[in-house]
Amino acid sequence: MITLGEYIIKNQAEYPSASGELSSLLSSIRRAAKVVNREINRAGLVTDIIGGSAGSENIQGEAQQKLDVFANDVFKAALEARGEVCGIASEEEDYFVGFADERQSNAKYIVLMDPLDGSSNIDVNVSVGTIFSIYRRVSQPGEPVSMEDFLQPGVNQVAAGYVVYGSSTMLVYTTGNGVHGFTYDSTLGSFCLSHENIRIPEMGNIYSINEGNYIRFPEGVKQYLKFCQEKDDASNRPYTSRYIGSLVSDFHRNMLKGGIYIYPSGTNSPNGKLRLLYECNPLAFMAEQAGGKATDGFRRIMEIKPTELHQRTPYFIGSSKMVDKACALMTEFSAE
Ligand SMILES: O=P(O)(O)OC[C@H]1O[C@](O)(COP(=O)(O)O)[C@@H](O)[C@@H]1O
Ligand SMILES: [Mg+2]
Ligand SMILES: [Mg+2]
Repeated sequence: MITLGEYIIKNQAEYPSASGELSSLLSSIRRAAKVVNREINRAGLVTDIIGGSAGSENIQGEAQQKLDVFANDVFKAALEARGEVCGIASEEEDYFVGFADERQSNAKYIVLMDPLDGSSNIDVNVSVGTIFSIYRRVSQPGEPVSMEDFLQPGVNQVAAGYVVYGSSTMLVYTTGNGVHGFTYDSTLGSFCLSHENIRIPEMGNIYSINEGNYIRFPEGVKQYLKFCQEKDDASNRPYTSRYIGSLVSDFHRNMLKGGIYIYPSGTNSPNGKLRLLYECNPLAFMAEQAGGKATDGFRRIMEIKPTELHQRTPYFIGSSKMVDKACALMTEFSAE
């Protein structure tokens, strides 16, 4: 059994020019994930850090859960502690945070994160996650971190990943060399390699979408749902509907089994709900590394040039042939 720490070091050896900073950064995330995992396993109890609302709102006007704030603090502290990261941006921080200490200000990486994904599921014992995205800074070491460092297109990512806190806890990541999953073994206190080189099946029979918003969906999405629900034995339809309401968990299942997750625009939300920089780009990088696709219905997500830290985008991600079909219908019915 190889642990995540060992795997990171083994892979670093394959890059003689590697400085070890990215490996050390991934180790910081691994450690923070263990701390957050411990508290999530106690979700349902009410303490200072878990159980219910934190009584505050983030810049997007969403009520923050105590665990949103706790996870944000734990990951931020872990990333600031070591010296590879010069700044972070987070769903729970209004603005980006530049680390001022001299060691950090010379560091070469920035991290964007969704510390706790699926917040509405925390207190009802349904799986939730953490999502992270890593870039090299564009400002010079020693210079103050700027918005430019964070508003990079997804194609510039050097690594991305998520932690899913479910029936088991897994950390899944890519550094552009395939997607690898590690399951947390609490008896060892380590993440152990369980899913090396994950590949998304080109075709699946699962679709994930909140059909409660149906009347506000674009016509292309309505047509795709009709396609998913029509009977056709030859193409294994009707598909099955599965929606957990935690993006990480819905994506993880679809990545392993094949499927498509859609959070479209709506008549009341022209850009949908999900955030480009710390939800959509990191999972898009992983989907593509695993042979899948991610678009906004028309464009490749990772080619979108960001303009705002918390900007939203419609989202279609998963099995390549399913995303192609959905996007074909979006184009066909977009003129309607
Ligand atoms: O309740 P809705 O509108 O279906 O939205 C669910 C989606 O919103 C999210 O909860 C947004 O993420 P956060 O919980 O990090 O804000 C996704 O995880 C999930 O897929
Ligand atoms: Mg989220
Ligand atoms: Mg969140």
